[in-house]
Amino acid sequence: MAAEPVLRLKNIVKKFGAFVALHGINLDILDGEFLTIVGPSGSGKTTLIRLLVGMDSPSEGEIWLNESRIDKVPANKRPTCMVFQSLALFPHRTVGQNIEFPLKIQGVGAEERAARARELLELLRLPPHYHDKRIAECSGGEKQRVALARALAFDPEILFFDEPLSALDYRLRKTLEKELKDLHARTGKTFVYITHSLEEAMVMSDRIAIMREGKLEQLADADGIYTRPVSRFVAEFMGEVNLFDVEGTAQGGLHGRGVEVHVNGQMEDIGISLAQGERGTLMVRPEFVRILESSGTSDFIVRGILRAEYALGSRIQYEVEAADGSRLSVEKLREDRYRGAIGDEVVLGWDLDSTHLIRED
Ligand SMILES: Nc1ncnc2c1ncn2[C@@H]1O[C@H](COP(=O)(O)OP(=O)(O)OP(=O)(O)O)[C@@H](O)[C@H]1O
Repeated sequence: MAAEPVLRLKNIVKKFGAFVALHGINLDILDGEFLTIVGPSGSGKTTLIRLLVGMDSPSEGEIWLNESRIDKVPANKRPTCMVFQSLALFPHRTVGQNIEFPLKIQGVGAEERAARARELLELLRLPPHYHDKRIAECSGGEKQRVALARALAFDPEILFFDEPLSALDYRLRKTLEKELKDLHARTGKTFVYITHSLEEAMVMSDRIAIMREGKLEQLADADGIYTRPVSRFVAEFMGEVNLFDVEGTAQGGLHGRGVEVHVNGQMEDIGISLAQGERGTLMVRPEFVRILESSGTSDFIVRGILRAEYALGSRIQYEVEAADGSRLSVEKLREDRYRGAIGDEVVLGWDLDSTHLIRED
């Protein structure tokens, strides 16, 4: 059965004086999902999440939590909880005291608080003796886990995260991304997470909402956003990509400068066709592009010169200059690396089913 919406945003507008930071956001957040809101700096992520947790109120529109309208309800009266980048833990108190704090203010007795703290330590995979360790003696990753345990102690209906991992080093961030995803699965709670990082979003989320200039540009699962972006903006935001301006031909095919199209007919079946004269953008991700023998064939072909090679660890990225001067990016696994040299004339090819057509107004 499809999950029900738990939080509904209806036409949310936020203005700061004459400046419109959010332009009518409509969004249903589903019960139990891990939803990540991503977007470049200034796109409105923080503004949006502040409205969701009650730190600010919208200029127009409504926010509904289940059957109650909450956009005028202050943060401390909402059954939701925010986990910030800046943790806000009490550094001179113990881990246990920090986790139990929300329970204490709710008037929960000492014994029950201690039992709950033990459960939460276990849930966050922290050893039981950490209960008596002072926050100041914990590592960055441990503090992050304590902050999560404390947020869960509130037993909130929804947990909001504002870039909680951005201050941590790369390896710890990678570990905590997986832990958060796992924690989400084990608690079954609704997680709403904001980040700049596309990678973080891809690893953890059930759905990703992409923000651009105060609007919601696309909402889909990671695969949908990556392989079927609705705009050049989303395509480029979600990593390396090759884009070509194309136009529909009279024969029902496509024409674009520098790209040879060797398919017709079937393009319509998978939505890659334009009316005569209609313009679009053809997209292919670098990992789907092959470097062909000069006689090789493919649905789409671009000829160019290999200009650069970059080692990315398990993969190698190649930069190819096409005849019209544009640059293409190709990625290969290390074991499939191209054996030629910089300066080689190369033929690039890819198939119809790795191609996506972006139609923008
Ligand atoms: N209190 C405020 N007064 C005036 N303008 C504001 C205020 N808060 C945010 N803005 C503006 O609203 C826009 C969105 O800001 P917001 O902080 O939501 O972006 P963001 O996507 O969270 O960016 P970042 O990733 O850098 O945190 C920006 O142009 C910002 O300058």
